[in-house]
Amino acid sequence: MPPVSPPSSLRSPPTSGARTTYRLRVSDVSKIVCHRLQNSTEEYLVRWKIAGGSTNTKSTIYSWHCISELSKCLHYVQEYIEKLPKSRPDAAFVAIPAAASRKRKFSSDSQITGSSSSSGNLTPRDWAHVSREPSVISRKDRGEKGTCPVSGVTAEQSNDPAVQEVDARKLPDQFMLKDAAQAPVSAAERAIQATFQAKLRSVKNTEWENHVDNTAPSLNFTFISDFVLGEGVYRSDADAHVGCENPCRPNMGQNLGCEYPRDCACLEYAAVDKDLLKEGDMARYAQYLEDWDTDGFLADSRGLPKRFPYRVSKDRIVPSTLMKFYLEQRYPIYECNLNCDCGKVCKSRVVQKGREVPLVIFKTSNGRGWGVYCKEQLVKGEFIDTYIGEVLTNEETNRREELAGKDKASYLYSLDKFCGDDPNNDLTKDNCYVVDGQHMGGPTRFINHSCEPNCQQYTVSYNKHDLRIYDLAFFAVEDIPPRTELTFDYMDQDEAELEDVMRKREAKAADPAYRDKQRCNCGARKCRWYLWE
Ligand SMILES: C[S@@+](CC[C@H](N)C(=O)[O-])C[C@H]1O[C@@H](n2cnc3c(N)ncnc32)[C@H](O)[C@@H]1O
Repeated sequence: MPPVSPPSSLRSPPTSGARTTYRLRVSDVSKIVCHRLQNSTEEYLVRWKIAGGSTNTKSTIYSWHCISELSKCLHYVQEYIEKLPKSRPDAAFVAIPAAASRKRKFSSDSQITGSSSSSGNLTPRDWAHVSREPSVISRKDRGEKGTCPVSGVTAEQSNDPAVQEVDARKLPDQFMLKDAAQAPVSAAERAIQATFQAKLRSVKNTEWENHVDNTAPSLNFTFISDFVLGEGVYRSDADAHVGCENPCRPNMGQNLGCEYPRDCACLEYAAVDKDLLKEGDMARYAQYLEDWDTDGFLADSRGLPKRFPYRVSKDRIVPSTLMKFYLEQRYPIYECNLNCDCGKVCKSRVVQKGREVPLVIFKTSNGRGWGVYCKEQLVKGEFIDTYIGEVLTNEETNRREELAGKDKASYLYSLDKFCGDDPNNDLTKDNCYVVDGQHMGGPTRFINHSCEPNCQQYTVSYNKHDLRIYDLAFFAVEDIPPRTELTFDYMDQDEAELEDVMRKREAKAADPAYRDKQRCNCGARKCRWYLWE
């Protein structure tokens, strides 16, 4: 094999000891297809991305890499490990220190271009020329002939005699799979855990722990602090929100701010407090009830007494809690906004101030993946956090759902609270926006379902004119002791009688339509057996 001199645009091969400075670029990696233990080092077989397509061809490039070289693409390693048989010899749990510190939606080719970079990133061509044992695929060490699966530029161009050409479509081969069955993945698991821990550092008041196995939550996930709007999704500017006008002023209502006055412009659709109606309100109230029949939550309640949403202690030592009416009726809550005159201390500003309670993302022990608990006691009606993620159009949501397949976990939450309420607006369950927390979100995207949940989601709006985007806020619906898993009902159903649930379960068991549906493992007495119906 004639030696090939690297083109001048490529860096010269590093001398020994320099390899850890090289890291593969995410954009160059297609997937990890195998792993092995080589000289006591875990190595992972990378399939390089093919320019212009993803089909694996005869001459796709592959190379072996140790974990430090893969530090930018650990999510590929994580995906690979997740698919390994759970009965592997090294799959036993080795205690990892706890980290410091309605459908499937919930309702409401071989020519790889690229040159060496100056940043320590390696391109496929670099690898072919660098051609160092053991990172370049080689079977020479095992004395097997013709099995070196580096292809494309490698076999002819590499000056490493260990490098030979094989048909890349047949990788990983049986020898590799045999080696992989025996090789540990612990170095990768440690690196994945450390990377997730580093990601979590940006999230206030949040930890994670795993006393079940050696996994970490997906690295293919970004923590965000507000909705990220997808293509075709629009939201009105905060500056344009209708604020309260007369008679609001800062520090009104016993120095606690807004009292949900009758005439406030921002409270046009707020819930009416029937108990406070006066004689002179009756004609107006009759009109409101008439409007309610057609407009639902968008019935105009201006001029009528309102139901204030939160109970706030004067000293604010006890947390604000949602009033019984809202807890039970699920009426939309209107919080004051940037343009309201009531000031920062207004007591109708709770959800907008964000989470205050400490959450822990933990691995469940009964196959429900990750869950969430709060380290502290939560009281009934206490705000926990909002559900955030990418806000998508229905078309994009459908596309993602089809791609995911029915067995995949769902992180979709429909913003459908106001569907059908506005006769001038054709907002329906088929065209409302959907929040997808799969790739971006906050800790609440790890909250699991229960048929007897201890939390519920409530609609919180700052802008009465925006029926499409509002906050999905979770509140405790009972007192929740510290370290108790937080759950909500993905189907958002009202509590049913046990006999009724049991009767329906029998019917579902006999119904072939339920055969493919995702089973619920919440363990509640009134479990409905399926996550989505
Ligand atoms: C929003 S995610 C919750 C977080 C998820 N456990 C994780 O590890 O990322 C929803 C997914 O969690 C799983 N899940 C949640 N609650 C469950 C339950 N009660 N029984 C079985 N699986 C559940 C299902 O895979 C579901 O699609």
